[in-house]
Amino acid sequence: MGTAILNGLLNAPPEEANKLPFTRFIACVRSQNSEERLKERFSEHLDKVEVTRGENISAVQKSEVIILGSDPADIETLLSQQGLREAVANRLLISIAAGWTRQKLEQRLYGSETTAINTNGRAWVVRTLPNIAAQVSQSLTAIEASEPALPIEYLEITTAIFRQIGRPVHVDARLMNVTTAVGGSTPAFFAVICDALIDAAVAVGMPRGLAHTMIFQSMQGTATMLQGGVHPALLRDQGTSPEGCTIGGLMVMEEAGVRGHVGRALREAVTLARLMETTEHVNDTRH
Ligand SMILES: NC(=O)C1=CN([C@@H]2O[C@H](COP(=O)(O)OP(=O)(O)OC[C@H]3O[C@@H](n4cnc5c(N)ncnc54)[C@H](OP(=O)(O)O)[C@@H]3O)[C@@H](O)[C@H]2O)C=CC1
Repeated sequence: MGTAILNGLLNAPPEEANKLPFTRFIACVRSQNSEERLKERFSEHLDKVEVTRGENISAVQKSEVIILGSDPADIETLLSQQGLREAVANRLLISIAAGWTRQKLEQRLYGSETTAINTNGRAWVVRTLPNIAAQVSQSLTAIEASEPALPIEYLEITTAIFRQIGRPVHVDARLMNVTTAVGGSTPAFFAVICDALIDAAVAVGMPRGLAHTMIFQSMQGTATMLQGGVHPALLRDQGTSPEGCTIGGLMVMEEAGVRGHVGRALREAVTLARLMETTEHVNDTRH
């Protein structure tokens, strides 16, 4: 995810430049392997990009904006590093870590949440949730709106960063768990639906490569129409003719309760995202 964000920032169009006042980037990693991989990946930008290992504190000291992008399981150790709390003071700390609320991040750093009167000497922490499509600059990224609100210039910088890898949206803190599933889980859901359609196409004689081309283009075209404002029900109605094959297929979907089951899958993902705040092993069978 860090690589996708850095790549987006390095390739930002000139009209975004004034909203992204960065001249240098430091990519912090833990392993030699990642250090070598990133140096190779960004070899054309080494005048702007420094890749460091074991130097988190000095990297933060040299930075004005920090993106916290390690695995959620590593965040606790990372934030506990000696000197980090002091280094991030009065800086913008953007977290992309799933499952880490702003409150939890601040509790880990300072032992308490920020209130409107005690921001001085602390970092401005903002929680964000990109999704996997960041890899192709098509992320849906939720930027949490919580209290106390970020200073406007920090909100603009955060929004501009995520605009480089897709579409940022501002989401109330109470909807972040819902967003984890609605924005974060849905690419996997769409992938399963595509996979099923491809297998079915192969079963009735379509070569697999051609089935890929057709299903992916069909999905992309559908998304473009829906994003253009066509209501899903209207698109469906326009694609069906009396006694036709599409309405026949849709009848099978209704018989199988596809809508109800897809909806339930999304609601289950939201339930689990909510449970994760307090419970381990959320996918164990519940009674
Ligand atoms: N992948 C996704 O689709 C999404 C990811 N996210 C969130 O983004 C974050 C990153 O995910 P992802 O990019 O997939 O994970 P990766 O494991 O690919 O990247 C994590 C990076 O953090 C580095 N790192 C870990 N600990 C340290 C440390 N102590 N000091 C310096 N660097 C460290 C790792 O370095 P090294 O490689 O050397 O170990 C690695 O480069 C997670 O919190 C995840 O929840 C959110 C939404 C979607």
